[in-house]
Amino acid sequence: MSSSPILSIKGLSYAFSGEENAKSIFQHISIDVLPGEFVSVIGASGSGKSTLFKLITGLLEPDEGQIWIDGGQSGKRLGKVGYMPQKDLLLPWRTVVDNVMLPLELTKGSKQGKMDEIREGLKRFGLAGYEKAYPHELSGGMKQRVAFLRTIMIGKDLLLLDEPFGALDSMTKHNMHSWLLELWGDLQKTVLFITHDLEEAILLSDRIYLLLGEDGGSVKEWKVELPRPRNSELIYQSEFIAMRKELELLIHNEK
Ligand SMILES: Nc1ncnc2c1ncn2[C@@H]1O[C@H](COP(=O)(O)OP(=O)(O)OP(=O)(O)O)[C@@H](O)[C@H]1O
Repeated sequence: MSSSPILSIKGLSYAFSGEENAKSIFQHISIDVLPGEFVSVIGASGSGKSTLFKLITGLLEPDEGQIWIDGGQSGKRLGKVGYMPQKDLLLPWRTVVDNVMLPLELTKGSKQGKMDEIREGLKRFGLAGYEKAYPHELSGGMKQRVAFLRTIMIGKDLLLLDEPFGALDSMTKHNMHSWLLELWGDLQKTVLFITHDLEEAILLSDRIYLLLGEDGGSVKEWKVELPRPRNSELIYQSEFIAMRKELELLIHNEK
């Protein structure tokens, strides 16, 4: 793993300007993500998780501080990351293949070459045979896998995933965790992952950033000392349960 970060946030401050007074979301926070890492961002509702993603993608500009992606200039971030929103946002009138193809339609290269790549991706994502299906014919987990594949096909090394499994029932979510943990080693991507789910954050991540919105807009970093490869059964082990408790205490500022 190279030691120079793919994402580097230094001294970031941001406030939404209100009619009467500004609402401070971040005050001088710093976050680094190394190539190939899986890093989660957790925090209470309103702590600024989505705002952080908007700042990283370049939809918002920091009031203070810098954000570098892949060492590029802080002011030039638009189009540099793959972003997957919370809702799958698949177009209902397009088939699975055509939904995945969507971002590739604007890029150069042969259509056949892209189709081969998509077919290969669908196989890896357990979606072979569903090429011509429409979103309403898929389960929630399958829709999220199509949306994830589409995000990956954009070809960016850094992926921002905004609660991709948040709307799934617990059994489907468990299956998605198994699937993602299995796939993870081969993906060779860097992921920044928003979640409310502490178990999910520990299971999937190398490190976790806690956003402490109500506590002056600061962040705390927490390392997940669990070896890989991991599997979703880990959550039943005493070491995992102890970690979860430690993280909860940290969130509630009792540690
Ligand atoms: N455009 C805006 N103008 C003013 N305030 C905003 C705007 N967008 C978000 N906020 C406020 O900023 C704070 C952080 O919002 P944000 O959506 O980033 O939180 P979040 O952690 O993603 O929440 P959730 O988990 O509920 O999605 C909230 O208090 C929200 O009301």
